Amino acid sequence: MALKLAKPEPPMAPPPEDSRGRNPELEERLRWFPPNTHITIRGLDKAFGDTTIYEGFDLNIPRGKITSVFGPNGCGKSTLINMISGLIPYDGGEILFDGKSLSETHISYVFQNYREALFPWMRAIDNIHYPLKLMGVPAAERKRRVDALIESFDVPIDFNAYPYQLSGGQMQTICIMRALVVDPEVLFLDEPFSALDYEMTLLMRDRLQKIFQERGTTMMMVSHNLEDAVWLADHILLLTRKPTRIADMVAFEADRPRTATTVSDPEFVRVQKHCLEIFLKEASVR
Ligand SMILES: Nc1ncnc2c1ncn2[C@@H]1O[C@H](COP(=O)(O)OP(=O)(O)OP(=O)(O)O)[C@@H](O)[C@H]1O
Repeated sequence: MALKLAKPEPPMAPPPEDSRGRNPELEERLRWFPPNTHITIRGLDKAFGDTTIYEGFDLNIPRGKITSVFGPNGCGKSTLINMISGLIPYDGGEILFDGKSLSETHISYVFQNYREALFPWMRAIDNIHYPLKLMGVPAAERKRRVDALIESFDVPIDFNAYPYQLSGGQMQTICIMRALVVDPEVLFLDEPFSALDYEMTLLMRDRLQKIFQERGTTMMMVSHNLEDAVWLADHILLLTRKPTRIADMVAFEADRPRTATTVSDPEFVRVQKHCLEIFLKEASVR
């Protein structure tokens, strides 16, 4: 399909919302993608049985940025990243990575359920080596890459331990390292911190940011926690209730590295408040 790069002139003063609650101006803006777009989603349809989750859904995911996905319970956050990453099929529409298909793109995924994601019979270090082995990377190069990643992460973990000997946070760290060792073009993360305590969450957020700053990997992260969603993100994708549309795409442009105290910066507080207001319009709680 020929993709259009230029954004057309916006229509003359469109109404902010039509009678179906849609926002044509926002939809028009999102339909055309700027030059730094990495993933383009056009006309995506997805239903489970009689329940429509996505219908004609369009989205641009920017390159070399972290996009957090936030929205009401059950709106389709995981479904969205699972469709983009090819874990589940979609009914209609198109998803392209730089104009290429998923099979031509190098992606990685961090699952929420880290306990089932690691091979229990392999030591932590062998779990990290595993995808490189699958790719046929020679042993010396594998060691170089894994050692570099371990040095960069700088976490107090016994990499010779088996998964059952590690804490939940340590296991999730191994999952994230295993996803990163292949140096993916795009990293998907489905609630990567949901089972971690606050201290471990701060550590993992920081390490992900460090790797992001070193490599500029495009990341798309589903989060249930607005603080995490904003703290890590360059953009927060806010979704509506089903059938799911984009409620807003909010930029958070604070300098990196962000620190534990970033959450009290006025800009962080402003963006988080704005996201919360939009979320509350869609959520069943007020
Ligand atoms: N395999 C499936 N079969 C039937 N319905 C499904 C399936 N997977 C998801 N759903 C439904 O689709 C909707 C979206 O699910 P999804 O898990 O993507 O939402 P979510 O926003 O990630 O949810 P949560 O906030 O609970 O994590 C939900 O109503 C869910 O029950």
